[in-house]
Amino acid sequence: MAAPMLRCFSRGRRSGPPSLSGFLPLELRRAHSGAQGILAAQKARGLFKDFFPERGTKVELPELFDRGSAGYTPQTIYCGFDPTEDSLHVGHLLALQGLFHFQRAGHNVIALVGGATARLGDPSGRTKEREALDAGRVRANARALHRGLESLAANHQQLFADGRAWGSFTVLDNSAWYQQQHLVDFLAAVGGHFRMGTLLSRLSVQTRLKSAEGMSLAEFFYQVLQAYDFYHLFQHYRCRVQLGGSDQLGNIMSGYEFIHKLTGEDVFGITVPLITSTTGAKLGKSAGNAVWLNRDRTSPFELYQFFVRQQDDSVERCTQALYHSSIDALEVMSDQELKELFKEAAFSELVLDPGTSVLDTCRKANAIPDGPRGYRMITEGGVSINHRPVTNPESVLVVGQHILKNGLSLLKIATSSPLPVCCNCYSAE
Ligand SMILES: Nc1ncnc2c1ncn2[C@@H]1O[C@H](COP(=O)(O)OP(=O)(O)OP(=O)(O)O)[C@@H](O)[C@H]1O
Ligand SMILES: N[C@@H](Cc1ccc(O)cc1)C(=O)O
Repeated sequence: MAAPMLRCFSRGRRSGPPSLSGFLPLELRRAHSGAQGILAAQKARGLFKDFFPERGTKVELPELFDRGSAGYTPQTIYCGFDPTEDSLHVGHLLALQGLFHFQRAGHNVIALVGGATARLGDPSGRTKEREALDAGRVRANARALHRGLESLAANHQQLFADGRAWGSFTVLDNSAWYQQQHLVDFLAAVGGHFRMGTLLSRLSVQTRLKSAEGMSLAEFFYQVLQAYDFYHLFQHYRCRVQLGGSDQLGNIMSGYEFIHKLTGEDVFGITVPLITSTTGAKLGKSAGNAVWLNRDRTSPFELYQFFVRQQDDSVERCTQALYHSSIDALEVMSDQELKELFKEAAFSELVLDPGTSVLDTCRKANAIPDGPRGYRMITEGGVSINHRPVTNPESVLVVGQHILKNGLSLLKIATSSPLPVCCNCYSAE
């Protein structure tokens, strides 16, 4: 048998200042609404920030959403994402979590890709106009976002299925209904229902009008398109709730007013808090501080580090594989995934002869000091392989026990420093 070659990665938990404030734990599995009702439960957890209109939040909204109440029927809720880039980012997770909670509570959710709105650019929360994107680029981004949303929904389904009937998860693109719109028809049918005074009063508009750069008509018109989207989804999918970051409240209000005027019916808005950096800047594309969910833009390792760097009281660990006993998670990872997970870590490659001992492996990986001190670290229980302590330095590595099915060995060394150093090794024949 050819000698297995181990590639060993050494890494410690990076310390450093927390870069994010107000982040919420991603504990989807535990977050059942229970007897409290989904709205109250998520408000109490801090996932939901504001409800609009205020008056509907005491009775109407809970009535619609809570399984136990008389008015309950499955509802449709949507949230929009503009494809100004080709990946979702960490800032989108709260809104997505909100959608997933509704889906698990039996409601139908729509993730709307803004293939049309992205061409105009939402001025909300921005001090400058966006760089214009050509149609081809937006289409490519929209396809990528569509895939990202579908794959998050599939993961959610796979990981959190709880035997209850869930609502549907649908991805739509608003370019589907704007492509067929004639400008003059649209302005004639829709434009008359919007009052300039109200549109001008929006914070996003006020801020931009006061800026040196001013505001373009395209940007000014953005809120009309988002309002029309809400109306379109209300008409075609009976969608009565729009979810979004708290910077979206003005656009959501425009939708509410438009629908109410045209149909006399009430719809609702729910916002999630904005995830910000420590400087208070919204974490996202515009601020240039986005942490991407696509692995080719932010590696799983960097994403992991992003969460690890957060203050303990603001975020719970997202990762079981390295520090807990979830060896199963490592065992099913492909070579590619492992490479990505440890992309940033320093590593050394080892060729193991048959009969290589624990001591040899630790020394070759530079995981323990030379001489008796290193030897003692093993005998005193400071070394574990695949989460099992190895106290005999002379014991030989056994495939299936010390080397997992995919060739990986996770070597963990307890050092005198407060943070453990991990050596992750995987082998190829
Ligand atoms: N940092 C964040 N925290 C909470 N919600 C966010 C954050 N970033 C985006 N969102 C929300 O995600 C939804 C989709 O955002 P979208 O991708 O269209 O723009 P964006 O990421 O806000 O872009 P930009 O940073 O360029 O303004 C919106 O409801 C938005 O409020
Ligand atoms: N305006 C939202 C995205 C969006 C687009 C279309 C909608 O109908 C709703 C939301 C944002 O930029 O964050």
